[in-house]
Amino acid sequence: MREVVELHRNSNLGDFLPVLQWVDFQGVEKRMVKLMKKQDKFFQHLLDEHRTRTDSSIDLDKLDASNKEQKKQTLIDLLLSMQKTDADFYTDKTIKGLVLALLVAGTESSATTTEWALSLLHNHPDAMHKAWVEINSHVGEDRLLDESDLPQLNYLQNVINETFRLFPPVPLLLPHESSEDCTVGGFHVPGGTMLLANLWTIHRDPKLWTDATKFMPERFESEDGEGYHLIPFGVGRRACPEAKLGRRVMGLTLGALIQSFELERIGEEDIDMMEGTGLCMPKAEPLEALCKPRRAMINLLSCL
Ligand code: HEM
Repeated sequence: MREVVELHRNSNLGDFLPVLQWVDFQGVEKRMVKLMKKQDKFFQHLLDEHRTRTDSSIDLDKLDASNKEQKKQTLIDLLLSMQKTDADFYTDKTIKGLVLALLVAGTESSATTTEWALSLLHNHPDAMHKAWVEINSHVGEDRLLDESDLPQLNYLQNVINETFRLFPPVPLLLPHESSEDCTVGGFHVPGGTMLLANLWTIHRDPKLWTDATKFMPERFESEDGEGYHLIPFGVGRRACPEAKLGRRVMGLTLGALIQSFELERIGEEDIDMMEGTGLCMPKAEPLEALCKPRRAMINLLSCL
């Protein structure tokens, strides 16, 4: 993932000046091909490992519920079992492609947003405290929060929404293309045009948001408020298919970190909130902070 992110950090000038593609001016294509081969080897190994582990003599469909639970099926297990009945469709190539898409789209987006959220909270200690008080009163200190707690943790959800608003991990969405002539916002768009939606600007538009650049999780408290304009996962047919998973991962990770650790800035200075370049909009400077287990959580954390 680090190499994938690294490769996306710089623009490929050949995308803008096609003449440069003849000579692969920056060597981007060569590096992509090399990385693709490395990834393919890794995913093939993963598939083969699952194949051996699953053991062809065990038909997953015939296992009863408790055995299935014990066997802990992964997505790859499931796709490999479908390969047995529809080998033409569920080829190794297709399965590797699916796993790659989920890894690339699903890990960096949530990890980056968690880092932005923590940075915002470090610069707003009152909000950090409010989120901890909420978790503490709903979950307590005898157990780690889990998925079933998330619907009760409204303030935590508001913090996550406000982070998505100010620092959407996919700020231009993915490139879309008009399949035929159409009109968007009063502009004529010929068929075949690449359309990039500037989500970052929409999320900071003063016409849509009060104090648009200010961190105010409270703005999401009222259901009929400004929240309507929040679209970190895109909209329509090609919107993120795993928005719910993304939100759950964010809630669990951020919530568990706030619940378990006292988090503080290293010095008096605010955390630098400059955006850098990369696959999902990263921080220009990675977050560095002090992190101390909360006294009441030490026993629980040491049992993990
Ligand atoms: C913080 C969490 C996440 C955010 C903010 C996010 C955001 C997005 C956005 C903005 C798009 C493009 C939508 C468009 O262009 O209209 C997208 C596409 C996609 N996302 Fe996510 N995503 C997140 C997590 C995930 C996770 C966890 C997965 C899967 C495990 C995932 C899988 C995908 C896939 C496969 C696409 C491409 C869909 C398509 O082209 O039809 N995302 N995501």
